[in-house]
Amino acid sequence: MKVVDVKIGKIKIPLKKPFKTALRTVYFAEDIVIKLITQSGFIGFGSAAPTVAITGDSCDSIVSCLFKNLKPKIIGCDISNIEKIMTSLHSGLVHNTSALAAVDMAIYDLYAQSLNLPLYKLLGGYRNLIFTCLTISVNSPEVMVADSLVALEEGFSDLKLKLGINPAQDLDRVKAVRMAVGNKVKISVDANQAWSAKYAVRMIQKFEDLGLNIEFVEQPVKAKKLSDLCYVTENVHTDILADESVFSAYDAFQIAKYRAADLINIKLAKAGGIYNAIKILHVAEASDIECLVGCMLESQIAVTAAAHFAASQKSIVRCDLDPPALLAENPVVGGAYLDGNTLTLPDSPGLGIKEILDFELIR
Ligand SMILES: C[C@H](N)C(=O)N[C@H](CCC(=O)O)C(=O)O
Ligand SMILES: [Mg+2]
Repeated sequence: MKVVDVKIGKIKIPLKKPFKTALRTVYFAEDIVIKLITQSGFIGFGSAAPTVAITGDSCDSIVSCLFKNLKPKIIGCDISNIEKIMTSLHSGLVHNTSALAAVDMAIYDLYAQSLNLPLYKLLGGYRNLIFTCLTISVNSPEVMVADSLVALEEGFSDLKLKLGINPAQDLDRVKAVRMAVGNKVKISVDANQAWSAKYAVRMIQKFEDLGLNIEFVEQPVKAKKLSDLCYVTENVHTDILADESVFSAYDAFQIAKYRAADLINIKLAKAGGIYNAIKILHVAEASDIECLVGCMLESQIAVTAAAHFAASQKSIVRCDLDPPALLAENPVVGGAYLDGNTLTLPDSPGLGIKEILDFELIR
């Protein structure tokens, strides 16, 4: 199976509510979408989210990388040789992980289609569904309580509270949500790098002293400050999850070497796709570090690819793949299907994506 054409386009999807983290506020999801077309008419889908605050990748940089660096390497390549394609894609290119992820998932889509298998079966096949938490945007305690109660009505039992804007309010936010949802609901928090190391330790110790029962605290301190992450992990009982600190297998190795975190959040957009996500997972497994599979605020294409990867692996038992619950519309036909907190993968070959509506072609 050979790739003969690459189409690059854009989709823009409205949200149910603005998505607010300590790093950014977003009013719609915008994705760069690619379609890899083979000589026999198969289509492999991929998408990249411009999350400048995390990956450094903007729409313009993703499009430029796709046209100038990746498209020339994909045209004519033989899909059956994944190792050769990935070696070629990753050589002579650093960063640009979002564009790489889009191409990587489209190639895996075609590879699984060529073998007539759903992707999760090709990658390991452990299960065909996964459970996701729901992210609650950072707002006043009152708004976060209201959003959390809606989430429970929708069938979620695991909430990730975004914190870190006006950190002085963070304790009240967590206390208010815990009071409102009761003790059976799982709560984790994500400060998206907003706290200093000492502030993080004080805050997490308060969570512990008050019995707020927090599953884990995600990326409390700056991504690059590994010593700060170590300080927090060493000085609290609650598990610490590294997100923005881990893009690569090498980053995972550093976390393991210094025991800088208890858990790692693997995102295809940070790793550059499934090929590298598998390597991160293996480093983590060898180091007894559990992984969660997360995502950016992005379309059903990337979420479906991440869900195939997560479902295929026995060791991945936590997921944050909630965009289907955050987007007001879904222009992606097929792919993972969300019901309550459960994402189920289709049994059709590849990613199981049929079509993208409102695909605005970029030339
Ligand atoms: C969308 C997902 N639930 C999430 O919260 N991801 C964020 C980053 C998302 C973004 O800014 O697009 C995270 O885990 O930090
Ligand atoms: Mg995070």
